[in-house]
Amino acid sequence: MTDPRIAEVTARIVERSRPTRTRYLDLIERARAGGGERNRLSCGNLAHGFAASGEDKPAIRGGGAMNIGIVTAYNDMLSAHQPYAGYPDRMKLWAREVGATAQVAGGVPAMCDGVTQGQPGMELSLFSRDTIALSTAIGLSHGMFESMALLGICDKIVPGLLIGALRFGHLPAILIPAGPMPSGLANKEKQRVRQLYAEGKVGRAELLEAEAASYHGAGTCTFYGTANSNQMMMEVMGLHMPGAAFLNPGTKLRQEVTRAAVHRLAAIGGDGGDYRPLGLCVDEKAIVNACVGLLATGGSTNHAIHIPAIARAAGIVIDWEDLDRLSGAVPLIARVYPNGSGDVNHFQAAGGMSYVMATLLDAGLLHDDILTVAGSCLRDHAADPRLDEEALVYDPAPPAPLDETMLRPATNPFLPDGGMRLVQGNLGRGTFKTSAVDPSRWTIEAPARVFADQDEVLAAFKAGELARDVVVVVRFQGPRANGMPELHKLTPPLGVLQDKGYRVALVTDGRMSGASGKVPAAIHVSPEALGGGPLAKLRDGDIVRLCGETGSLDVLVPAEEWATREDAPTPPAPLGTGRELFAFMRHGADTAERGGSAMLAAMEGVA
Ligand SMILES: O=C(O)[C@H](O)[C@@H](O)[C@H](O)[C@H](O)COP(=O)(O)O
Ligand code: SF4
Repeated sequence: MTDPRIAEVTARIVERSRPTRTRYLDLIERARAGGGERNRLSCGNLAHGFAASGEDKPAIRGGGAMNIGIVTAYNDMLSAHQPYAGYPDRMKLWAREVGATAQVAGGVPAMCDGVTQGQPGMELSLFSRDTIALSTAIGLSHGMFESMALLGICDKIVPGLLIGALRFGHLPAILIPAGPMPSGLANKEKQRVRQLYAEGKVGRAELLEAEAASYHGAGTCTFYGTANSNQMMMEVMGLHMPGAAFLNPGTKLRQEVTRAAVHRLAAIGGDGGDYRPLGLCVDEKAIVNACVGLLATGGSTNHAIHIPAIARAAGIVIDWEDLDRLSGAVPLIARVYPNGSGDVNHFQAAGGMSYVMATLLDAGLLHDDILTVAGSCLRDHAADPRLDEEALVYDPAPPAPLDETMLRPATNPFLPDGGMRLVQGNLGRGTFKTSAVDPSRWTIEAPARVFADQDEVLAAFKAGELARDVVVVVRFQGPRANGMPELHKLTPPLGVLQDKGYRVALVTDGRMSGASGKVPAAIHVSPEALGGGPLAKLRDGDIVRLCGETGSLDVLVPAEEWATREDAPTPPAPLGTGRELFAFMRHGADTAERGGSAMLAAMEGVA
């Protein structure tokens, strides 16, 4: 039985989305008609498509076999995506095992936010999501496929792949992850060394040693950031083979789960006996499940931006009010770094996603009746894969968490409500990830110190100018200003100030990393400063009040004075590191609450 509060939000979304969802379902029905796109290709089109397909050529040419389109985000920059290097060749073998074929439809770019964190490249990060969606569409536009294998894990890549693939929602799809790297230096120890470095107490050599011990091999970084939040979301949306999220790369079990995904794609493909188009899998209930999973596990704040964008690609409209109402109904049941000490490997060992899904389903907090890629309902996905000799078998979810410091039942949570709050007031609307902040720090009222750039904050910190109770405001960081970068480099210095006993908070129209935590922050503040959002009127010394309890974000300046305030001058447009190429995306971007996307904004009214 679905919790009435969950059902109420779902009904609200269904009602609001009716016109756009209807148009979307018509689109995928039309694309499905006529037996799919490959039938519409000319002989010349087809010949180009199978010319280099080697031993698969007869099957592809004959048209009798399901052809799986692989969209891969492989590159060596992301430790999480490096394992994909050999996937396509193995997937072709596994497709043949079930009388199907597979071809790489196309590659998509993938940015490692860890490599670009604090660098100019981070200003391309949010827009790389839409670039990935566009690249996914380019690969799939060849029309040679009856299903889609989407290879991507990290921050903007899963959202981008899904947005692009949803525009081909008449095709079934399975997200195929590669898994987290084994645990290295504990994330809290990594953070401790960073703070020592920020205070000048250790040098670069010690810092690099700690970083290299933390990020030490192939696989996803082990903190619960946006990448691992993606994995959680794909599980609660039923878009993975069950339990695929957190199996380490390079293991026989990982291989067999991937092999099963390829076999499954042949079964649920356009010509299979069990047709499950992506556009029907991603419905309002699946989107609500993604929100619930995010809140229950204390996932990345970036999904307050990506889930609305993914939803829009399927004709579904959600807003931060929906997320806030769900947050009031969904307990926090997982504490994974930065919301706790353990990492995703420890989380997996404590019961992982099978336990999370089982306890949330038991509490009526997840919709069980969704179309998933592998089961008859979501509960069929609350299971753990295991090898029985060579065979892949599934065990039921554990009846209780195996480590209650990391994982709790929904009936005895860490916090009664979810880890993410909507904060709003005369400074706009923003996101506050309370799950990563000690409750004693959920309310702060202090003088503002206003910056237009995170490096200025670091310089002021080094000069000792922030050693007091302070609300650090970093503005002109919104999508239209500079692409809405993550300002995660501010976590160590603000953490140092907080550890010294000062009351500290960050307010920004920018983003933070999913790995950010500890310091109270109101992020994604909309409307952004560029173009006249209230942040543009703030001055040093203004008293700013942020409260996670009441969900408020205000400046305490008399209304009559506030009315006389001029906007601060707009910083120069970004230039260099290719940022000028993305000016069109900045100019057309809509609000963070709607996904921060010029691409989706331009679809408005058309799709
Ligand atoms: O949203 C996220 O999860 C982050 O973007 C993450 O992908 C990014 O790589 C962090 O910056 C890594 O953390 P460190 O920068 O602390 O290594
Ligand atoms: S989790 Fe972040 S830092 Fe790690 S590989 Fe993915 S994008 Fe890069």
